[in-house]
Amino acid sequence: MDAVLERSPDLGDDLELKDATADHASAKPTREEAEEAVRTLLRWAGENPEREGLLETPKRVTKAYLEFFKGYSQNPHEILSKTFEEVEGYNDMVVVKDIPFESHCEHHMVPIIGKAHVAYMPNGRVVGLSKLARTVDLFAKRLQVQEKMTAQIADAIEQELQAEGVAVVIDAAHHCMTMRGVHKHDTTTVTHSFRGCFNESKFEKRFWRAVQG
Ligand SMILES: Nc1nc2c(ncn2[C@@H]2O[C@H](COP(=O)(O)OP(=O)(O)OP(=O)(O)O)[C@@H](O)[C@H]2O)c(=O)[nH]1
Ligand SMILES: [Zn+2]
Repeated sequence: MDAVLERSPDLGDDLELKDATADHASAKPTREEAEEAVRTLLRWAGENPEREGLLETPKRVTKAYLEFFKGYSQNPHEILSKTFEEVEGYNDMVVVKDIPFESHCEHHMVPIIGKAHVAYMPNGRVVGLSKLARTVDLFAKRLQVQEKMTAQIADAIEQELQAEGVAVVIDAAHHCMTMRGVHKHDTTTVTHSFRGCFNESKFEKRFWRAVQG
C-alpha cells in the first residue's frame, strides 16, 4: 500500500503519514448514500425506516451530521490570522475560560460535552476573543479523542499567533461512559496542554488562579 507524507490542513507545518489510497474527498459518499446508511442503522436498531415517523429521519440525520462535523471543512488559519496590536502595550496572559463545546467521540460516535479553558501569552499581537472559542469549536466539530483535541487547539494557537505560551485545559463528560459501557455518570475527564511559558510554575499558577476565579 502506498503511503505519502502530506501536510496536515489544520496543523500548518506538521507532517502526517497518510495512506495515499485513502483520498477523503473521493471517498465521500453522496447524500443519498449517507441517507441509505441511516436507513440501514435504523433497521439494525430494530426499526422500520418506512414507517411514517421515520420517513424523513435519514434526511434529518445527514443534515445534523453537517452541523456535528463541520470542523472538517474549517481551517484554524482562517480563524486566527486576523490579529491586532493596538492594545496599549498589553503584554500579559489572556485567559478565556468556561468555553462550552459539544463534540463526538471517535470510538463510539456519541457526544462529548464539556468546557475548555484557553490561555495564551501574546507576542506583540492579540486575537479577537471569540476566535479562541471558534478554534475550540473547529476541533470539537470533528470526531475526537479528548487528548488529541486538547493538543490540536494548543498547536493551532501556538503556531498561528506565534504565542510565547499557550495553555489549554478541557473538562468533559464522555457519553460513551454514561449511556453505555461502564455507565459512570457524573464522571468527567480533564486534559491539559501547556506550551512555552505556561510550563513555568509562576505562569501555570496564575493561569489556574484565573480559571478557578
Ligand atoms: N483516552 C481516551 N479514551 C477515550 C476517549 N473517548 C472514549 N475513550 C475510551 O476509548 C475506549 C475504547 O475501548 P474499546 O475496548 O476499544 O471499546 P469498548 O469495548 O466500547 O469499551 P468500553 O467503553 O469499555 O465498553 C474506552 O475505554 C473509552 O472510554 C478519549 O477521548 N480519550
Ligand atoms: Zn466513546
